[in-house]
Amino acid sequence: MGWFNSGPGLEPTGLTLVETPDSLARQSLAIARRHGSVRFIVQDRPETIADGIKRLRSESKDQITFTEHDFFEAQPIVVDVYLFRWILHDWSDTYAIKILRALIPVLKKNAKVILNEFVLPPPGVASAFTNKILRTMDLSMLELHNGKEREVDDWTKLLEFCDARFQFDGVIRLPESRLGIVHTTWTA
Ligand SMILES: C[S@@+](CC[C@H](N)C(=O)[O-])C[C@H]1O[C@@H](n2cnc3c(N)ncnc32)[C@H](O)[C@@H]1O
Repeated sequence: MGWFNSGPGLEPTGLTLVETPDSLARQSLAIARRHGSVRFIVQDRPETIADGIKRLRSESKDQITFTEHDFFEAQPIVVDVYLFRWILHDWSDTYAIKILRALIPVLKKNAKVILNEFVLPPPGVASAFTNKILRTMDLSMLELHNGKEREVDDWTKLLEFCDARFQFDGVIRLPESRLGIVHTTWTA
């Protein structure tokens, strides 16, 4: 796991860390352990999926499956909730919008789209320490990917521009987590 995605406040919040060396499916594993009835399909690029399949322990195989999918292509799977953790900050608005729009053909009314990402506080609100971490990440995303971290307003505008049928339900941040949870409902 790299310095980007490890450290205090970046664990699956409130849950015991699962000892997968890679962060792929860590969130799914953590939620799966709490909620036995939830089923997960983890999508990623072929090499990451191959690695995930290799690492997944047998006791989790009923709840979690892996499948290759390019998120710029039309989403083929209909589910109740789509969770993007730390995906859109790698991408500029143009590409983030393409990723979200690729879901639209399969979204059922009231489907949830959850974005687990940094949510930049307005300048001067967070502590100097937190601000430094968040702004450094923002600059790093710009340098590395032409991506960016977003403020609440950026998230609402992105969703609005993407498609008016995405209803912005708000952002929460659990006290132990550095990441925010942007809640969205597909209203059509
Ligand atoms: C910043 S990592 C986030 C990984 C994980 N969700 C987490 O929270 O740690 C971005 C992920 O996007 C995947 N990815 C990049 N381009 C992709 C594409 N076109 N289709 C599907 N996944 C892609 C990468 O392989 C990587 O696993």
